[in-house]
Order: sequence, then structure tokens, then C-alpha cells
Amino acid sequence: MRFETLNKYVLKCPRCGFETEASPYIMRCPKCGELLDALLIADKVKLRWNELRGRGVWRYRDLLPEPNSIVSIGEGATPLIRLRSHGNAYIKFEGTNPTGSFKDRGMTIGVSLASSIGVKGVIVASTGNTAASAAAYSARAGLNCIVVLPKGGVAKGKLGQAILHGASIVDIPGTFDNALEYVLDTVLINGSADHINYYPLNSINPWRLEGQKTIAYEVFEEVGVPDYVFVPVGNGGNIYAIWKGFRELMEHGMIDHVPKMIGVQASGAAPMVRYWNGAGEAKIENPRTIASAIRIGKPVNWFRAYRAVKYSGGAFIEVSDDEIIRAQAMLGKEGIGVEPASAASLAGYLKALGEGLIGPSDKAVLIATGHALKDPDALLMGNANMISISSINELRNLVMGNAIA
Ligand SMILES: Cc1ncc(COP(=O)(O)O)c(C=O)c1O
Ligand SMILES: N[C@@H](CCOP(=O)(O)O)C(=O)O
Repeated sequence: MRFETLNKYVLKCPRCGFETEASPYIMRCPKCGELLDALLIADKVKLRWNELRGRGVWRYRDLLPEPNSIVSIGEGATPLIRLRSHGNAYIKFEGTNPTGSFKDRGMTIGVSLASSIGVKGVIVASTGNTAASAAAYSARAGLNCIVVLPKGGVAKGKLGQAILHGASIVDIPGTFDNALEYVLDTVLINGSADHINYYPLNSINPWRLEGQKTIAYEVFEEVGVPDYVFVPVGNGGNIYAIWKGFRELMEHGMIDHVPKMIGVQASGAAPMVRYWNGAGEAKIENPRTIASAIRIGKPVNWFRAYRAVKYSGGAFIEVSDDEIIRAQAMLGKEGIGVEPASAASLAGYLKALGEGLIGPSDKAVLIATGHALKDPDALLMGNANMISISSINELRNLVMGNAIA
């Protein structure tokens, strides 16, 4: 069956070269099992960069799937904020997306596609943000949504969002890696989801990642090609998507090189760093970190993430939970509220600067993937500037006087 909405794409296996007509359902290579890349066919793309209209993800529709009807809540067009403390570093603040994370860029494409192929609902495994986003977009589309979560492993804000948007919440014992295994074993047969009424929208789905690649397009419009892009890495889809976006700009003659992609992981959950350093497979058991969004031991997109870093000339680095929390507080002092996983990109940037991996004059974009309100417990662990008073006079003294530093 031919899918008109995807007709400017082909699906290709990056490992064995298998190629097939684009389909919303086929996600893994039927020959070797690798995740398939959705590649634009150059002569089917009519890119009119100077005529781009609108804001956000769909501004770049020339380079995206084009479903008949679009399910959108206003995703993308996030601010790029220059750090006061480090003038060559810019925060791409994905926390301003409709559900507070970069996942919305992908869900607008994924849920639009799900809607146009006529499934009953969507299904995801999640550490929380994918669940919140899938729940909101499927509610918008009038589709059911099943979210499979590691019991006790999801921050309250995200769980609350999934509840608010009416998702069916299934929790399982174990980690996110177990949850994803449950979902993939349920929905994929020979790498395809064509037999099932619930459309999988984790990052194995190459169409969802097409939405996330628009981060690269926005960065390009805002500051050109930075020297480095720092990305927190969990399941590994986002760093690949951003690299793919820059690669496509290069393939269409808009730029002549891509930025070096730096994948940042928490040291207790750093399978990509382990693989990068030649210390074993990109897998660890029992990942541990305060940054629950990236508490992932077996990144399903490990090969995609690896290619993004390797072919851009970047690196994978790890940061401790203390460094993450310090970076979160530092951003807080600049008025930018991010959840712990998102602060990993600043923590990684500071580490890379400190170790001389990058220089202070290099232009770096740090992807701040999710909003601070996602994880209120992490915020409440910080040192509060709380002062208890019991009279108006005490407040007057504070305001008039010297009691507040
Ligand atoms: C806030 C946040 N940051 C970073 C990540 C990591 O992204 P990826 O899984 O695409 O590597 C996730 C989810 O995985 C996330 O929710
Ligand atoms: N942090 C993610 C983990 C799942 O990643 P996905 O990109 O495969 O959906 C989440 O928010 O659940």
C-alpha cells in the first residue's frame, strides 16, 4: 500500500542497506533488525527556504511528512537564550513546548499520522515526558492513549499530565527498559506495527523523530551552525534527530558542515559513554540517576545516537548527579527553569570547557529538553530562601532594611 503522506521518503537500513517504500508501520529492518532511517528523496523535496511561513514545527513542512489533517497544539518555536554567565553558550529551551518538553515536536507528526491511518489509539513506554506528550496529543486527536511506565520511576508533574489528558496508565515493575520491552514485544511483529490498533510512538518510530529534527532548523535560523550542540541522551532518539536535521540542511546546500554533537549522560546511566570508550556494549543494568527522564540503561536508538556523534566529530561524555543539580540551579539563577535531565547539557558543557574539549570562544547550543515543573520533587530538594515572619513590621524591616542579601 502506498502512503501519499510519506511519498517524499524512503525507508533505509543504516546497517545492511535494505530499502523499502515509506510506510507508517515498518520500523525495523526485516533483514537485520536495525531501526530504519526515514530518508528524504532529494528530487521529491521542493524546499523553498526563503518562503517558509508560520512558526514552529510545521513551518518546515517542505521537509516533513504531510498528513491530511494536522494535530497541533503549537509546538516548536522555542526560545534560544544566551547565557549571561557564558556568552557563547545558548540554551534552546524546549520546556516552552505545549506539554513542556521536546517530545511535542515529534508527537504532532506521530499523532497526525496515527490519526490519518485510522488506528484506535497510540501506545508508548515512558519515563514521563513521552507519556505526557502522547497523552495530550492523542486527547487532542480524539484517540485513546496507553502509557506503560516504570512503577515509581516517573516524576510527579509528568504523571499528573498523563492523568489529566486521560491516558490509560499501566505501570510495571522494573525500569523504563523493561517497559519499552513490554511495548515493543506487544506491538511489533517482524519490525512492523501493521497488525495492531495501537500505534507505537516511542522513538523507534522514525516519523516522530522527523518532528524532533526541526530543533536543528530553528537553531540554524537563529544562530547559523554552532560549533557544538550538547544534548542529554537517554533513549538516543533526539540527538540523532537533531543531527539528521543539520545533515539535511547540508544535503540541500543550506550549510557546508554540521555542528559537533555532544551526547551527555548521567554517570549512573551512561551506556553510550561506556560504548564510546570501548568498555563494552551500549547497555547497562539498573541505571541510576536523579535525572529520571534519562534513567535508561538500554537505549533503543543506540546505533542512531552513535552515528550522530561519530559522523559529526563529537563525543559522548558523562556528568555526575551533583553536576546536574548544580547546573539546574545555575540555570535557575538565569531565570531558566529546567528539569534535571535537561540540565545535563549545561553540566556537560561546563565539563567540556573545564577539560579543554571545547574552548570558551566556541559557539555552543545546549538543548534544555524539559521544564522544571515536570519534577517538583527535584526542585524542593534545593536550598530554599525561606524566611518565616509573624508580623507586618518584620516584613517592613525586610523590605526597608538590610535583612535580605
Ligand atoms: C527531559 C528529557 N531530556 C532528555 C531525554 C533524552 O532524550 P532521548 O531519549 O531522545 O535521548 C528525555 C527522554 O528520553 C527527556 O524526557
Ligand atoms: N525520556 C523518555 C524515554 C522514552 O524515550 P522515547 O524518545 O523513546 O519516547 C520519556 O520521556 O519517556
